[in-house]
Amino acid sequence: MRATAQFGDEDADHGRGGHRPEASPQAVRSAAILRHLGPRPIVLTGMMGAGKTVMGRRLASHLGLDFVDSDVEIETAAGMAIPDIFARHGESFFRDRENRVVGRLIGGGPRVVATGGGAFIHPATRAAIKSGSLSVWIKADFDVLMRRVRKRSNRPLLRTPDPEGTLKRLMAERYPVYAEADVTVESRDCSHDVMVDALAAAIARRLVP
Ligand SMILES: Nc1ncnc2c1ncn2[C@@H]1O[C@H](COP(=O)(O)OP(=O)(O)OP(=O)(O)O)[C@@H](O)[C@H]1O
Ligand SMILES: O=C(O)C1=C[C@@H](O)[C@@H](O)[C@H](O)C1
Ligand SMILES: [Mg+2]
Repeated sequence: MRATAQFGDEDADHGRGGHRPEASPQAVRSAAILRHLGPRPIVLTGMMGAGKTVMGRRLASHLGLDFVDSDVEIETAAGMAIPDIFARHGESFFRDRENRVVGRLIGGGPRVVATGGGAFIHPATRAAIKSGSLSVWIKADFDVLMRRVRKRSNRPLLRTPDPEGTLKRLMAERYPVYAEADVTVESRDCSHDVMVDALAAAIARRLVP
């Protein structure tokens, strides 16, 4: 899927007396985002549970772009779930695969890319994201994240005797790095529509003069 919204041909009906329905403000905003994004993808970063996957898919659909998730791409390429990759090969193997996969996804033109929570923390992966995309940090506070990640046990880094302490430590280490993203959007528990609108509005503020 590629965005089709184009609003540069306002004169197309001249001489025919046709009336085009007025584009919604969201559609005008999406078209402006796509114009200013150029060939770059939008890359979502942030902690486990921030909503990169769930909101990324919805943001892509809102903008008329394709969506890809680096965690899913890594799992497909490895033929293994992420906890199994960590268990069998270790975290540095995973980070190396993640670096390659994210590099490939960034080169794929305008789209929305959800990354794993540690991708932007890896220096080489972060450099690739910063140079080749518009990066967006979905930021959430501890209570929100803990409530969300508790629901599933598929995050190997939180399989520790003290997941709350581990999440706090990771947040302390990572938040100054996530803050280097081009755009920051706070995630609270809200409707998905509200969150997509907040993401698109923040991206437009950054991109559209
Ligand atoms: N704004 C929101 N309001 C309410 N629930 C949300 C919101 N954003 C995400 N969630 C919920 O939080 C959970 C985690 O979301 P998601 O899997 O997208 O996180 P993630 O950032 O991709 O995490 P990971 O880095 O582990 O892949 C999901 O159950 C999702 O429905
Ligand atoms: O925050 C992290 O380091 C991770 C987040 C997940 O998306 C996966 O990429 C993996 O579980 C590691
Ligand atoms: Mg995810």
